[in-house]
Amino acid sequence: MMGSGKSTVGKILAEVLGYSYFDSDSLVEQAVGMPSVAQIFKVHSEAFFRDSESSVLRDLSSMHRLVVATGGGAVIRPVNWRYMKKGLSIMLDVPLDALAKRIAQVGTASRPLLDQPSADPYTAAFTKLSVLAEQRGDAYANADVRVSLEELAAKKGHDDVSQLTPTDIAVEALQKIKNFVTEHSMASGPFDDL
Ligand SMILES: Nc1ncnc2c1ncn2[C@@H]1O[C@H](COP(=O)(O)OP(=O)(O)OP(=O)(O)O)[C@@H](O)[C@H]1O
Ligand SMILES: O=C(O)C1=C[C@@H](O)[C@@H](O)[C@H](O)C1
Ligand SMILES: [Mg+2]
Repeated sequence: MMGSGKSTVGKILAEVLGYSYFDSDSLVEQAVGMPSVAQIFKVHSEAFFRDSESSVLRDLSSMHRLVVATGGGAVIRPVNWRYMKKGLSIMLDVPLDALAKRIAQVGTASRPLLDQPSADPYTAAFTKLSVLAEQRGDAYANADVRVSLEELAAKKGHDDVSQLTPTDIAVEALQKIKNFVTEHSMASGPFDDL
């Protein structure tokens, strides 16, 4: 979901694994020749953005040894799962309350689906995120690995997900990826050393 930390955690995962890192939102901006996703939505449309996002994911899906931070809405097009399933997909499951707090803090300008003028950015973000979560719940559940911040906080003996650093989350993701690779008898590559 938007603001869940895909870009932040994805960069850490790539660094630890010695993989390349790509952010599909940035690649769409480059492909379209516009400086922001927000501008692409405004000048073209969401459908135009989604077409370009699919084309970027298709190109990435033939590459090896890379971590991709996708856009939060990539899950909604079934064809994107054909591309994402060429690799291993990870969902960062962050409570909506924490997402809305993060987004209210950094602002919504770069997230066009949330960018409605409001005197109360937290409540506006929470309301819109709730609708998206409801619409996309099944699609997010397609991910191979789910990293739940609530479960991770509980494992660490508390219930405050805001105490979890991107590194804590990356470490948990790596452990879960390693388990997935082992359970599915996949070639484990860099995970052998972790
Ligand atoms: N574990 C964390 N704790 C607190 N803040 C975080 C954490 N991870 C990321 N953030 C912050 O939350 C915001 C959103 O993170 P990020 O841009 O990585 O999310 P994203 O999933 O890539 O979002 P989008 O789908 O919109 O691209 C950023 O300001 C980032 O610094
Ligand atoms: O969740 C979404 O639909 C989006 C998430 C962002 O990463 C961008 O891809 C865009 O703002 C749409
Ligand atoms: Mg991102």
